[in-house]
Amino acid sequence: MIELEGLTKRYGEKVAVNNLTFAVRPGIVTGFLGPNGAGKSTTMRMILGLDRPTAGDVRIDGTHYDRLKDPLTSIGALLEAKGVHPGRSAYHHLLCLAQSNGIPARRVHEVLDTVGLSAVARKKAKGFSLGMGQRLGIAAALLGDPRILMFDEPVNGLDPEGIHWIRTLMKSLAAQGRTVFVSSHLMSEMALTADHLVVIGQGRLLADTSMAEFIQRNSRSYVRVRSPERERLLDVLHGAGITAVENGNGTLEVDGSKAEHIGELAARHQLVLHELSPQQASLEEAFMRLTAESVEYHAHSDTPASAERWGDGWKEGRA
Ligand SMILES: Nc1ncnc2c1ncn2[C@@H]1O[C@H](COP(=O)(O)OP(=O)(O)OP(=O)(O)O)[C@@H](O)[C@H]1O
Repeated sequence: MIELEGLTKRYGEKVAVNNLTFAVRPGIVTGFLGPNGAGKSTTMRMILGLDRPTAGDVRIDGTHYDRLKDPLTSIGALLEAKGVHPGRSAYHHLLCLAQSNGIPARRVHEVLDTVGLSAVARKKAKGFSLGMGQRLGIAAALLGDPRILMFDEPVNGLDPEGIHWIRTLMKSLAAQGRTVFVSSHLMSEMALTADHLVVIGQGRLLADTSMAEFIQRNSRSYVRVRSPERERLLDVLHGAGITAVENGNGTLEVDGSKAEHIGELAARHQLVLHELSPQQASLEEAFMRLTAESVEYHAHSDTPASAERWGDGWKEGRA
C-alpha cells in the first residue's frame, strides 16, 4: 500500500503538488490521471524519495522510502526513460542492478523472460527500440519481486501490441495481490486497464473513485434527433412527456427515451426525421471536462473539488 498525506511540492512560486491525500491499495490497478503538468511525475518522484516534499508525508507499506531496508524488494518503478548505458547489454544492465541490491542473479533470467527480452538479452541497449527500452525498464522494476509497482506513462510511444502487453502485465501483477500504480494522461487507456482512479489537476486531488463508479456517473447515453420540422417534433415529444434539449446546431438531444420509441412516435405523427442516433458520452470527454473544471475552479477558489462535484458538473454542463 502507498499512503499519501497532505503531500505538497513547491518549486519557488509554482505549487506542483498541492496537499494530496489518498491511498493506493493492493490487488488492483490504480490509474493516476491528469493532464500534462498536473503533477503526476512529481508525486511519483516523492513516493520514491527522489524529490523531498515541501510538506506532507508518503509511506510505502507504512515506512518512508529512505528507511526501507532493500527498496527494490519493496517497490519497483518505471519512471521516464531510464539511464541505461548504451554499450551495455540488457543482461548486464540488470545484473549490475541485481548485484548492487543483493538480488540473486537468477532473477535476471526470470525478469528477462517475463518481459520477453531473453532472445535479445546480450544485445547492446543502444540498438533497442522504444518498446524494447520500456520492457527493459519494466524488467528492472520487477527485479526485486516487489509487492508494489509504479509505472509513469508506460505506454507512451508504444505500438498497439506493446500497449496490449503492458496492459495485460499490469492486470496480472495486480491479480497476484500486488499494488499497481500507473500514471497516464489518457482516459481511454485507463478505462481499459485500471480498477480504481485517482485524478489530479494542477496538483490537486479531483477524484478518488472506482472505475465502475466513474463509468456509471459519466457514461450518459442519449438520442440525437434531427428533423426539418423541428418545432413540430418538439411539440410531439413534449406531448409524450419527453424532454428534448436543443444543442444549437439544429439537432435535439433526448435523455431517458429509446431511439425506437422516438422513431415510432415520429412515424405516428408523419414526421420526417433526418437523423435518429443513440449516443454515448465518452469517458475521455468526461475526463477532459473534469480536469478543465479544475483549471476554472483553481482561478476562483481555494477549496479542492469534491468527488461529487465532477459527476454533477458533467450533467449540469450537458443541460
Ligand atoms: N524541477 C522542477 N522545477 C520547476 N518546476 C517543475 C520541476 N518539476 C516539475 N515542475 C513543474 O511542476 C508541474 C508538475 O509537473 P509534473 O512533471 O509532475 O507533471 P505531470 O503530471 O507528470 O505532467 P506530464 O504528463 O507532462 O509528465 C509542472 O508545471 C512542471 O513544470
